[in-house]
Amino acid sequence: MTRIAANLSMLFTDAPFLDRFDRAGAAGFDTVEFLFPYDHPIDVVKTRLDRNGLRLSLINAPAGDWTAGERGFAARPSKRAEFRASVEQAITYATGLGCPRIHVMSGITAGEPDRAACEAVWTENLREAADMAASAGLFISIEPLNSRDVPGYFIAHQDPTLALIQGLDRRNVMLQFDVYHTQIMDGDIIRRIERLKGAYGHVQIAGVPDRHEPDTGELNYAEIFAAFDRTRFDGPMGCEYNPRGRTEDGLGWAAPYLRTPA
Ligand SMILES: O=C(O)C(=O)[C@H](O)CO
Ligand SMILES: [Mg+2]
Repeated sequence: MTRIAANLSMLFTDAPFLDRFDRAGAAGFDTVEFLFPYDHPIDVVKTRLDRNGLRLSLINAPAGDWTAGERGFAARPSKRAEFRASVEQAITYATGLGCPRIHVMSGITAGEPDRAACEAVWTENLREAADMAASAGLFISIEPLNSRDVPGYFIAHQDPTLALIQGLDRRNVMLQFDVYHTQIMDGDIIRRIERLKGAYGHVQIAGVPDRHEPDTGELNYAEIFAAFDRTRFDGPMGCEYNPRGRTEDGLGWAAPYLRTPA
């Protein structure tokens, strides 16, 4: 059964962050995800979730100076201390907010030592993060990002990323299958959904190439949802797109997956 979640870092962005929970609830979402809640105390965010009857499916660990282009630390030998601190903070928030999964970003590795050194530090960091998360009963999500939007990011393709994850030997680290990035870098979406069944723990969606609503662009989301259904994937897929206009006005495609207002 297809389930969706509102990504509050990209939807309803005409409202301040905390007010986006109310907008998502009113629009009929029962689940949300977002990147960085860290400017707000846990209890304040929790109140917004609870008063709208919302579950939280994913947060990102702090990823550095976002506006300056930082995208996490896991593969950056020069940022070991920042990495550990970011995972600790994310675990505190995920636990307090009842969120099962943390997206840990790998970082832009241009400017770091050679690839082998980055891989070695990524592996050490992720094993440590996985063990910390496992003690709290949490999953870690690892997402390749397309190199058109995020040049120099450590991981850009699904298969090599899965190989890295398998090398960790940690059961609570899984792929994040963002259909938008995957279509740009790898394609063959339906077969890939089937072949990678069981390897991804979180899915995100958007139209390609413009990253608008999934009802525009080169992908057929009816077929993609059916493929995820066949694999028995039942997690809420994050709607991680830039709405063409007001978020609510573009939710026609999502009507079958939203709660009807009380
Ligand atoms: O950009 C994405 O697709 C993500 O999911 C990240 O969390 C932010 O880069
Ligand atoms: Mg994504």
